[in-house]
Amino acid sequence: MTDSIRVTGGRPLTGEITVRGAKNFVSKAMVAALLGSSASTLRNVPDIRDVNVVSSLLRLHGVEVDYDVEAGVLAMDTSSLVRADAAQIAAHAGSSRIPILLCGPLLHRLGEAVIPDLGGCRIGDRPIDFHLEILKKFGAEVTQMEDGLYLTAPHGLKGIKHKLTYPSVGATEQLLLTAVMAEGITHLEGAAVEPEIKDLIDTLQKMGAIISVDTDRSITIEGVKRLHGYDHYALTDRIEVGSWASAALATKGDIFVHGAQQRTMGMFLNVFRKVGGEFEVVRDGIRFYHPGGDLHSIALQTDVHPGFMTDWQQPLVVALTQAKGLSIVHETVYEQRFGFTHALCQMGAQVQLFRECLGDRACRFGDRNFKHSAVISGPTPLKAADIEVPDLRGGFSHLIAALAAEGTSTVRGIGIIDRGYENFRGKLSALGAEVV
Ligand SMILES: CC(=O)N[C@H]1[C@@H](OP(=O)(O)OP(=O)(O)OC[C@H]2O[C@@H](n3ccc(=O)[nH]c3=O)[C@H](O)[C@@H]2O)O[C@H](CO)[C@@H](O)[C@@H]1O
Ligand SMILES: C=C(OP(=O)(O)O)C(=O)O
Repeated sequence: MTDSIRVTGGRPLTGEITVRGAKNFVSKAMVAALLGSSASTLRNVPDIRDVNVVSSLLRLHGVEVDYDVEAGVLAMDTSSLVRADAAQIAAHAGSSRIPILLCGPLLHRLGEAVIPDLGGCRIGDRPIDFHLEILKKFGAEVTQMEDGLYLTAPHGLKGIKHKLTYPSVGATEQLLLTAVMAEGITHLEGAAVEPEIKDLIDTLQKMGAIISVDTDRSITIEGVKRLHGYDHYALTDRIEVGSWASAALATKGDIFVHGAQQRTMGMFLNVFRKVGGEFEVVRDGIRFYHPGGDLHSIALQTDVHPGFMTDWQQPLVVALTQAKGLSIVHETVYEQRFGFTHALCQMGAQVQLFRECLGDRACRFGDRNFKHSAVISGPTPLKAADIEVPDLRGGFSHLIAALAAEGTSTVRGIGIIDRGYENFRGKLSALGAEVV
């Protein structure tokens, strides 16, 4: 399949699509399956590259993985795990961020873990210091290899008390996946509480784990000796839903998203409404549409859950180029998530980036010289351009901009988008987009 797409824009996206399970949950649930001594079944699994990458890593450890793409059912049999070949693991370097989460489960089941260098979107430095600190506290010994990490736990893994200085999603998951089978009790303060983490906790509980979540970002886990497999239906990908909603707004369209779940999208829906978009929630999904008239500028700050998620930011910014007045977006989760706006400016948008925190509160990046605030002046007509996808959400944003622009754009490097958007080409066609 070619790595570029030609998009003739200027027509509204209208119609119905279905969004399946969340990239940021499904991949973690697949890692959790490793902890079970019997088979697991995960449902509502989307056909995205991150699922393929994790399937391949599981297979290298002897897991039998069977994916029925159409039904969205992934069966994982973990009854005969084996130590993986380090060279084969290293071949997965740079493919995803998920491998770091294999540490705890592999240490519990095999006594060692070989982890390739991580991938994921380059939207900031993305260190793994929190992960390593947690693993070492549990008793892991970590060796930095030329092309990844090697971990052992010569004295076993024992429960810890830990406080996160920032509610990192991955570090919270790292702690959960390690603590459930560690000896004794683990207590975490400052945990991330994203809906995908809640679904991971539900999955682990089905497997036999004992986990209590308090209202103050604290989580207590009582380690157990053995976990079994699970059968779980994944929550919908709220990032993909928000991306299509932003596409509806930017193209003056009307999109019904089957599978969209209001309970995971509260802050997005508030912002969507303030910008001037309308939505209707029904049992099977949410209809997002542009009601006509002007869109309104807003001031917005990305944040950890229950705030406005950073992964919603990039697609929404494209819609904000069509809003009347000055919008301010302060990105507080990643220090370098506005690179994608260069292409928007090339297409006629007016976006200025600032090093200062332009929100109503300062964030970790305020004194660190990163352009992490944006002022978007609109509405500006967009014109077609030849653009290169920078990262997953930035790439989808480029597609939205091309769909909203007059003329035919070439969007290159779209393979990145397959990492998190199932069959986006088919969905675009179903919504009446002119893409080849
Ligand atoms: C696969 C997956 O689920 N990816 C999601 C996950 O990424 P991920 O789990 O990588 O994101 P984190 O929540 O860990 O990162 C948030 C912030 O914490 C910092 N940090 C994180 C770990 C660490 O050891 N040290 C450290 O400083 C990061 O640089 C970043 O500034 O949550 C992000 C925030 O909702 C989402 O944008 C990603 O889509
Ligand atoms: C940043 C993202 O993902 P990852 O953590 O997999 O790079 C994302 O999904 O927007």
